[in-house]
Amino acid sequence: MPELVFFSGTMDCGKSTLALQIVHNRTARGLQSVIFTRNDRAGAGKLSSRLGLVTDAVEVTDGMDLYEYVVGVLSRGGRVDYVVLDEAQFIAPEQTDQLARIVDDLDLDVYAFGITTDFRTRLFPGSQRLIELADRVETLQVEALCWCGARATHNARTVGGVMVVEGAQVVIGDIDGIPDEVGYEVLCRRHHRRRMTRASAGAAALSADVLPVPRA
Ligand SMILES: Nc1ncnc2c1ncn2[C@@H]1O[C@H](COP(=O)(O)OP(=O)(O)O)[C@@H](O)[C@H]1O
Ligand SMILES: Cc1cn([C@H]2C[C@H](O)[C@@H](COP(=O)(O)O)O2)c(=O)[nH]c1=O
Repeated sequence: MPELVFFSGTMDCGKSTLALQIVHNRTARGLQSVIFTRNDRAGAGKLSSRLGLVTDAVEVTDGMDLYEYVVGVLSRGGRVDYVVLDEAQFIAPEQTDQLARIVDDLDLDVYAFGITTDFRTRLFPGSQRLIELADRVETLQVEALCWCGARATHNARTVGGVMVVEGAQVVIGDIDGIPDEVGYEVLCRRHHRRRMTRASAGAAALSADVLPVPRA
């Protein structure tokens, strides 16, 4: 049975790499795909991984009907064996419904890759709809780690190295970003709640009064 699968994880856990590996393995067996993406850091119409691999993709735009797009390819005589979507958090909920329709009405597997929550720990609308509709939600095996060594479960946004909890939901950026600009860091929940990034934890360790030690 064809499936809608949502591969999710924090930033930098290898989602795009896995997407490219799935495409590579299936291409080697003669299978053809439609690859969608939206707002990849490498630019419009690209699916890129931090390991340096990149492939061309169809950029999803506002209002685009993903089901109609695939039907269009097929009706022009094109072949589509499965569908891949990266940066799935950025598509609209109704576009997620269109992915489910691709599975159910066109009998194609759809593999979607994305982060579930934003820098405020709130679900992206597209990811929420994927969790609601997917046949399977898979958490990636390669865990990104917080600076403390615990499994990273949340994405923090930094501006000038300082963690922020207000701002637009969508700001394209990378981990280990340029100082003074918007960047991201993956953290465990404990340190996300305490707003402790690697930089601020280092500063706290240097402070004389980190713990409220009672005076004798
Ligand atoms: N220099 C490197 N050597 C080995 N692995 C790397 C290197 N740089 C990045 N990676 C791997 O790539 C992962 C990020 O891959 P990517 O597909 O870009 O992540 P995502 O799409 O989840 O943000 C890292 O978690 C790490 O496992
Ligand atoms: C947490 C968070 C992330 N983003 C952006 C930043 C990146 O451009 C992508 C995630 O890409 P990755 O391949 O998973 O590393 O999402 C955002 O816009 N808003 C956020 O809150």
